[in-house]
Amino acid sequence: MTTHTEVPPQRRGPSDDPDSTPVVSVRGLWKVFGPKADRVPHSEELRGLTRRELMDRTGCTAAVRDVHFDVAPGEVFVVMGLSGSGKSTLVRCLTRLIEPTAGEVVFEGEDISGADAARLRELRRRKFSMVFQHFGLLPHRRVVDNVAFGLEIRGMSRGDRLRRAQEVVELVGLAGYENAYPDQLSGGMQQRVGLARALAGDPDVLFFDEPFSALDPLIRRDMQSEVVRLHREVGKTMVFITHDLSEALKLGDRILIMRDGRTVQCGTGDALVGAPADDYVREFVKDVPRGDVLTLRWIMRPPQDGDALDGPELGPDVVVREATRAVLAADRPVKVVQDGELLGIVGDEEILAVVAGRDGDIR
Ligand SMILES: Nc1ncnc2c1ncn2[C@@H]1O[C@H](COP(=O)(O)OP(=O)(O)OP(=O)(O)O)[C@@H](O)[C@H]1O
Repeated sequence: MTTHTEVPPQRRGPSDDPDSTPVVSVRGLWKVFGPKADRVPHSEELRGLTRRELMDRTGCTAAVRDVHFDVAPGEVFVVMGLSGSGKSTLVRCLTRLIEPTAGEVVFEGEDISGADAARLRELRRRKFSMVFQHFGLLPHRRVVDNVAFGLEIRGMSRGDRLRRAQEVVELVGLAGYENAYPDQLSGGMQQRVGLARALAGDPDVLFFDEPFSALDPLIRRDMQSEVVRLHREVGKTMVFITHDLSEALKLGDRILIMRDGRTVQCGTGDALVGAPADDYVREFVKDVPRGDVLTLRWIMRPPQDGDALDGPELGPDVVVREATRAVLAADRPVKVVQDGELLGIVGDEEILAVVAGRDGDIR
């Protein structure tokens, strides 16, 4: 008899359609600050220097070095790195708030590297939204007018923009505060206004640059949950910058780890934890509770002769912590099944190895 164990609800993930056009596509992106910055990306010799060597030789800092990635529609893509690794510069290059030194940024199929000022203004008004650490609210305007501000700039009528602002104020949990002024709100609530303002114009992609860094830890956790909830509800594509690994793991469908301007690894949270690309990433993820992040996909094994194959079924994306009870309670191995196909099995051994921290790098 096959027992179906209920699979916990999954986050709304990126589009599964491999043919869908990425919302943002970055190719060979460089940003070099300093004299004659242009020559750095085009010189084999200079490209290979360390940050220190480059500074000594040329007086330049390469903040972003040859970065490539695609962000799929509906994906939450996190860029993570320590201070100075180049995250802010990278995200500012995506909207050309900072001019890249070399490489391509393609937005919904359009290479925006060559977009003129009018086109950029249009994109920033209608397609992109940014949420920064400093909320940048207008102190003499009420919450609802702050939220409606971008719509006003677009020329939307007063009635329409207040209606839309009211909708998003409610969406971010600020109903009742429409008429408050920013200084009457806590930091967390002000950041909710920032979120509402970013969502009001129904952008195609939201860019977050360390939006919660200045908030107290508890409020910060609340706001992270809020982003997860909003993403579930509105399914927007998001690019999120953070230096906090737990925030990255909580929010990101995929995470790009930066160090000294370069990509060290780009993958799902469970891939970073299960198969760190190098010692740097390994060190980063070593304190992550593995059972909270690793999925059954990472710990399953192929069935062998003699394994009973009539145990309960779970999906490959269920995290170990959520599967533990079902696996330990079953008297047969749990089958990891996707679309009717048996991918592998998981028994007490595999679960206990993770719980006891004996699993090491998995691949
Ligand atoms: N305008 C600038 N001129 C010269 N160097 C710069 C400039 N902006 C950034 N840098 C340098 O580029 C590197 C990357 O900076 P960036 O602010 O992008 O890093 P970050 O990862 O966002 O760090 P933080 O979290 O501290 O903001 C740093 O070495 C920084 O000193």
